[in-house]
Amino acid sequence: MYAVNGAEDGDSLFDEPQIAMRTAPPIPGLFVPPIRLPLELANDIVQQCMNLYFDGRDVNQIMLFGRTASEHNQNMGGGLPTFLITLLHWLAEMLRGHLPEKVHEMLFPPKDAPQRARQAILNLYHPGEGISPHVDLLRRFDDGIIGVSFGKAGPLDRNHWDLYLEERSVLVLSGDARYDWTHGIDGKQKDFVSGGMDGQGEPDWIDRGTRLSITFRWLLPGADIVGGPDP
Ligand SMILES: O=C(O)CCC(=O)C(=O)O
Ligand SMILES: [Fe+2]
Repeated sequence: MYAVNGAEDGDSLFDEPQIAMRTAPPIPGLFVPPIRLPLELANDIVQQCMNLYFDGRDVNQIMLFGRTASEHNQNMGGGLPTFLITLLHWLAEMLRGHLPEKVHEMLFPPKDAPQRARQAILNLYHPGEGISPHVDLLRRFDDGIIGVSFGKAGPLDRNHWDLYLEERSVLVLSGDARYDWTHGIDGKQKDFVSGGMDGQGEPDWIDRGTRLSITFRWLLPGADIVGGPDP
């Protein structure tokens, strides 16, 4: 996945492939905590998404909506399918301690917070597919975005940072990372990724597989009408 902050996004002088990092670049408000969805939970979510929305259909994006109050209520994300509510609860729990309290609270509001509309987008990418650099719609979505990667990942690259999105990893965009940087995924068949899980050692080429991502966003008031004009 990648992010560009105003600067020219030119090719390298020497035509060397950009190396995607395995750790988050120093962009304020971008968090890529060292947590991974448990394999069983991830497999279950992927299977349900494929069965319910993608298999046998020529579709690569699904939007779902839920009403969300607090992680402390049973109905967090009410209206979303159960497996996404389970995922939200897991995220609320696991992200605590990896995010500043304020950011965690923005994503998972306290008990007495007013209800809000939460959108989940499921994106399916086949090898070679990506998403052009963009800022998530300013008039539709509020601050605080969570992305979960299922399957081998494309790099997120920004000013130009390249971040390799590991399988079952979680990413949070807030503040500068949400508003001042674009992000995207190059449509490639394989990624050149810094070596080893710790990023030490020689970089390696890693083939893309099919990747599902699930992103959660807050809809701004009045933005729950899909198909309206974009900003
Ligand atoms: O698939 C992803 O991880 C990112 C998708 C994205 O940037 C978007 O839907 O706005
Ligand atoms: Fe996006």
